[in-house]
Amino acid sequence: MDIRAFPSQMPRLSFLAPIYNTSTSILGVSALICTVIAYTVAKMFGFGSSKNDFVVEGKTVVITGGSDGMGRAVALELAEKGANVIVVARTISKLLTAVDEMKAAAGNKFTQKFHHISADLTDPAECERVIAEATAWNSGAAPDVVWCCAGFSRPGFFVDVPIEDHRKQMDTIYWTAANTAHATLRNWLAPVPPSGQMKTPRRHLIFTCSTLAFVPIAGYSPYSPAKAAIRSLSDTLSQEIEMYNGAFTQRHRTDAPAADVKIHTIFPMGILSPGFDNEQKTKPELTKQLEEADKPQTPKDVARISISALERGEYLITTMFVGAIMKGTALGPSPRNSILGDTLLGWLSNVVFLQVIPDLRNKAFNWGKKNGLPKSAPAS
Ligand SMILES: NC(=O)C1=CN([C@@H]2O[C@H](COP(=O)(O)OP(=O)(O)OC[C@H]3O[C@@H](n4cnc5c(N)ncnc54)[C@H](OP(=O)(O)O)[C@@H]3O)[C@@H](O)[C@H]2O)C=CC1
Ligand SMILES: CCCCCCCCCCCCCCCC(=O)[C@@H](N)CO
Repeated sequence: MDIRAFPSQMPRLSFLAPIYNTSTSILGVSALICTVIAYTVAKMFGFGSSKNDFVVEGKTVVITGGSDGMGRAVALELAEKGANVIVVARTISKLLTAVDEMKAAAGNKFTQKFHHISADLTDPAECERVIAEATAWNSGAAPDVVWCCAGFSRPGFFVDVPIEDHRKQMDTIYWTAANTAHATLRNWLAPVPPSGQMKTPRRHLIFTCSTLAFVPIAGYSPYSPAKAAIRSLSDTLSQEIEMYNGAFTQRHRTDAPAADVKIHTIFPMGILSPGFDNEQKTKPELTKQLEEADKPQTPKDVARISISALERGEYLITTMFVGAIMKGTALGPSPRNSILGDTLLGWLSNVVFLQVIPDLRNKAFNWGKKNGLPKSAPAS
């Protein structure tokens, strides 16, 4: 079509007026939003990927916090997929129930085996014992997958929570994960001479974080910093592990680890677990209001969505769209799952958060204006 004829045709194209009246920036943002939504949904349902990066059939998996909530749901899903599973937590009665449930869920009842180890993972020596016992139980072979799910949240306002309880949350959240990772990686990365190398499949170390590592919510100061520390540990390890994976490629010539290793971290939103019921009891009303956008998921859904993302080979994993937006605004220098998807997500999130950041602060301000100091406020 001759482009000069176009203006004269405009009246006849008047049905397009609403589109022409829309500014290019609105059109651009809409196109971006549509692309990101389509991309995220497609990825969530597994389109565009064929190879499974997380095969667990016949493998041995250690799950900390495997007796309840998300950890238990992960244990059951992996048992169904054919893994041998060791659940670790403190309370033996709950561990025994989880083992019984895994036996019932097992994909192949004759070949799979299940075990439990009771340990308080805030103690690094206990984590060393867990990995040693798991290896002995697995006929001397180190576990193939270690998934850290242990932990719970005790919300409260910073000044109301005694300082020793802040430290305890760091122990329960950060140190259970860091101790487990330390014991695991010391085992996995031990040098093996070329003569001792066998065909060992890739190993996976998985942390369970929270989208609160990305976005602050008032009332979570005992918890969010510990989760943010896990995210930082995960990012640092994902880089450091490349040195060992590089050395592994030379295993026929020189000492190297027995297998290459991949690090992953899951960032759930709320999970309808016993831990969640517990935290609701002490959670400030303001915190509940600020996290209204969160629609908690069942442990089973969180487990399934996380496992699918691991199968696609993702690194930082969110379990629903709002979680992905929260990640997008805070992605910073973390490794991407996909250059295009994560870049578009980052742009979209940063536009969305221009409004979210002042909104959260205004809600907190208006809460104080209306209700005054919280009843739990300490006397000076
Ligand atoms: N619930 C939620 O809304 C969210 C939770 N998360 C995170 O997901 C993970 C699972 O949470 P959730 O499903 O609520 O879990 P639950 O609180 O329901 O269960 C926690 C598990 O961790 C174990 N555990 C706790 N402390 C220790 C310890 N010191 N040593 C060993 N085991 C321990 C518990 O067993 P025992 O007490 O017998 O030791 C239990 O098996 C946690 O890391 C949590 O921070 C992330 C986002 C949201
Ligand atoms: C369109 C995008 C808008 C984004 C708005 C941001 C809203 C914040 C939602 C906070 C969600 C917190 C979930 C994690 C909970 C958790 O880890 C605890 N329950 C601990 O157990």
